[in-house]
Amino acid sequence: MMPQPFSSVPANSHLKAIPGDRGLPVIGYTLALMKDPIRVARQRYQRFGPISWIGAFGLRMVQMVGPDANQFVMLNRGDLFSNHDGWDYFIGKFFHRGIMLLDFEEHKWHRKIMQQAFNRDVLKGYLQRMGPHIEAGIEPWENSPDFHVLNAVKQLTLDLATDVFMGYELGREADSINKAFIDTVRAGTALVRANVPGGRWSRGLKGRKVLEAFFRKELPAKRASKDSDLFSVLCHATTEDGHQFSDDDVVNHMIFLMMAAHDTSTITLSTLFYYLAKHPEWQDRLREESQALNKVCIDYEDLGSLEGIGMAMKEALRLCAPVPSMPRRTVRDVEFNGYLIPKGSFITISPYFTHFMDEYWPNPEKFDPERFSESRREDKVHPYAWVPFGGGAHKCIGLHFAEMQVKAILHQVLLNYRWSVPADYVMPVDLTSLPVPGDGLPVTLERL
Ligand code: HEM
Repeated sequence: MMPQPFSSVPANSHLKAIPGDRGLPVIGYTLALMKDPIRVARQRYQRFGPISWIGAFGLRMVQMVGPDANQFVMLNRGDLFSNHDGWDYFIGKFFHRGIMLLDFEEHKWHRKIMQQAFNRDVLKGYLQRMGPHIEAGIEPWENSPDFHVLNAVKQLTLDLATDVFMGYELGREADSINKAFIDTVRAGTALVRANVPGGRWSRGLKGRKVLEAFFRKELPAKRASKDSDLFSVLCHATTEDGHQFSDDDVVNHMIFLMMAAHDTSTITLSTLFYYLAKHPEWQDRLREESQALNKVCIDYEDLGSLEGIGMAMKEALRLCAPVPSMPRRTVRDVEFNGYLIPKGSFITISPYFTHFMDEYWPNPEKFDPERFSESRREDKVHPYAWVPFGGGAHKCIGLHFAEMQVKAILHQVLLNYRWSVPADYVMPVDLTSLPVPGDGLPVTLERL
């Protein structure tokens, strides 16, 4: 396709127009991006450099690539980029008023309250609750030549989230809530973005209704309680000047948080299962480390001792960033690298692609947790080269929670099971929404 300028540039400007092209009529590069975003991004990076535009998902999107772009957009000095106007297009109908979709002062206000649910002492309490649940959750896993990791882990993280976040088990409602979460998450990248019955978009809208009804039903009891779960904390959190979240705020934040916590941890664990199956020497090494702790449920103080799991987790997050790219929209004209990004432009940055850039990562395709060891610290090459949790004002509020949960689960799984895949197996990654194993990741599971 012939490159075209993204916009006109005033004659007296020193800036250039962003190069790029729309791709196929109507769908642009949507299918190619969903199939292999790395390939598309690499081709465009080689052709156009760190900033270009592309037609996809019904939009003309400016793709900003690499650590410098990540830093510029995530730090967002001068409030140039709106999170709301970026994310709203994809997930606003399903996750509206979630904290990630708020901007600037309002976002800061909500984040300050929400932070109370993620401080060190509260996290310690969450971890204590998790241990026995993990034990009970993985106990029924059977020896099997065809154990599907994705489903098992998804169920486990959802069960944990409902306990830690809401203070009880879902019981009979578990299936409908789980389905509602999946439908809302998948709806964001629907090709047909209209309420066509049976379509992905309409299933997402239905899912949102199910979740709203569920949280609203539980809200009065939580307002009345003084429990320590996240739902209660959000109900009672009060700022110095006496402001509290409204009922709507609590419902919106809960729906967003459950989604944010559930899918991202599931993806990270699935990636770890895959690479540890492909690299049994690492699986053995991590198992020995866990055995050396000599306890089933880890405590907060043990997190630092699980150094190998820590490095493997970082490497898994590099190789499969659970949030592969992040959208924003410019709130005024922006200058980047000598290019003009006009006000109102839709832009994306991509942790997924950044993590495979060979300018920053030696052998980027290789699973090599040692690259995060103190002696190598390859992530230090640039402060925004390793960005699975984002950065700046919207940096993941749950990153310590995620670390805790992944370590706590993997530790127990390592103590109880060994798993493997055939030597020639390559896990297909389904990037239709967030990246998940396309085949559910079948492994041979063996109880120790
Ligand atoms: C491995 C697991 C996780 C990954 C990779 C991850 C990734 C991210 C990323 C990239 C963002 C920034 C999005 C943006 O700037 O547009 C984000 C934001 C967020 N994450 Fe996570 N996340 C993970 C786990 C969690 C967990 C466990 C929770 C909750 C317990 C959580 C809650 C949030 C929230 C509330 C935000 C929005 C923060 C804000 O806008 O101020 N995340 N996450």
